[in-house]
Amino acid sequence: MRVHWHRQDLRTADNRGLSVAAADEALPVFVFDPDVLKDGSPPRVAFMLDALARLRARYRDLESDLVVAWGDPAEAIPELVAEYGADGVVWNEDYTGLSRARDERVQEAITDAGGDVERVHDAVCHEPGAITTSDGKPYAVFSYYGTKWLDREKDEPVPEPDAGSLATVEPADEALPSLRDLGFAEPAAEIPPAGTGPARDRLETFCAGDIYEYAEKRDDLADEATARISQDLAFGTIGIREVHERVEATLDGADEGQAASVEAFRRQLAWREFYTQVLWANPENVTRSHREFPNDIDWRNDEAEFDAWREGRTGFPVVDAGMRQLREEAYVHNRARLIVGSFLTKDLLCDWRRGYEHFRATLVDHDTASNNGNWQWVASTGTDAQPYFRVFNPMKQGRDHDPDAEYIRRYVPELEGVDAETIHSWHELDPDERAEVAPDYPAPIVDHASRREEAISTFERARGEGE
Ligand SMILES: Cc1cc2nc3c(=O)[nH]c(=O)nc-3n(C[C@H](O)[C@H](O)[C@H](O)COP(=O)(O)OP(=O)(O)OC[C@H]3O[C@@H](n4cnc5c(N)ncnc54)[C@H](O)[C@@H]3O)c2cc1C
Repeated sequence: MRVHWHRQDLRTADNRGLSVAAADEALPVFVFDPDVLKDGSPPRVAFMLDALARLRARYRDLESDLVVAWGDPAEAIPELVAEYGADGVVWNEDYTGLSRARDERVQEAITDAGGDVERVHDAVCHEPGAITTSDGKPYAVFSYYGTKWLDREKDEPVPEPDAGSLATVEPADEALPSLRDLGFAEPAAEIPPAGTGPARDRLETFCAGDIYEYAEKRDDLADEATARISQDLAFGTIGIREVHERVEATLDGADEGQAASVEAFRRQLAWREFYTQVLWANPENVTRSHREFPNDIDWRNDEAEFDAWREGRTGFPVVDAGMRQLREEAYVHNRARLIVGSFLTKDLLCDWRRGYEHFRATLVDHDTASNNGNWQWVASTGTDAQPYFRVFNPMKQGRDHDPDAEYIRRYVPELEGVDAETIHSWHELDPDERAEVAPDYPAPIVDHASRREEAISTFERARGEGE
């Protein structure tokens, strides 16, 4: 018998580590680790508890159980190995620096106690280090990585183990903990249902329609035309091989335009894996700007401005809509993430780490590599980042991606009933006009044109230009 230690792979189907353990009879285990929980947040812990409940129910259907332990896994896992007389432990790799350091400790504790450890690649189609430059280095630029990722053959999903290959365990009497037991408040946002069933439903809905128009609609803020599976991939409630196989199947009978859309979607899956390998190769990026400038970036970090951004009251309608979507749904449309990220790091010159931390604390789909990679992209500090002199114009972004202001009105009720043209010209109205059309909505807190100039000159100073 071998323990399968579930971490960010809360599913039974298409789970490579679990399949490996099941070849010798798998004992499924989850550990509530205080060190991981201290970095948790209500939306993510709520989603995780729901996923664990469904995972446990699935194991019980299969006449086994999800065994739950508490504490430092370097102690808890060897104890379970001894208690159940297991030969060893299998787990799926996590790629962040902190996880890797923890895993080394756990592995040492298990092998010291005489057990064996097998670590398996599962969370991505192509593990970090598998797609490299011709001299074997990890890619720092997406375009070549993306082309290779798209071209390379993908493994098929692995089947769910059958009941006979899982350890027979009497269902535990103890219920899973509640959010409150773990010290978390109820999330303010509505959290989507977790587990493989809901993840498959979301994927299925997307693959039955929107995927064929993904290329045209993915940047349209009002259209909810994207897959909405980021939390499922972050917690591993669905396997990436299963997702990819389903996506490829949509090519059957697709016309040229539809096939191009499917390819555009596959490219986004490649971005996820690109950022996974960027962080794996540069674990210090989690707190450090990837790009080294000769001088520090002179961030403004104004508290009042940061609060206005966080609370969605900057007076830039599309920025406020994005930040309020985050508050209501623990999720933000990708285009809005780019807009609010650029606004924070360029217009407000707030350190990208503050944005990253706020997203980490509020998103249900927080994934260290994607959150970090994307923040460093918008802040022009990342590997393959937006050039520092290209500063998003939030008014133009609103006009281009929400022309009817439908998305804005959905999340900013103070602007309900205000026509799109007025909303997109909000920065140009005089105070009397603003007071008349939407008295409760604030005036813009900054002048975009001058803040844009300031951001560019701040980055030029950091780059040592004009000294
Ligand atoms: C500042 C910022 C922070 C972000 N933080 C996160 C995060 O913490 N977790 C996260 O999963 N995504 C993050 N993203 C990427 C992206 O916004 C979300 O993955 C996407 O909005 C999720 O919605 P979806 O599942 O409908 O995406 P779809 O458009 O349907 O894409 C499908 C999947 O592809 C992957 N993907 C899509 N875009 C990206 C991207 N730019 N980078 C990496 N992977 C991508 C995701 O796994 C996504 O679920 C961030 C983007 C920005 C600009």
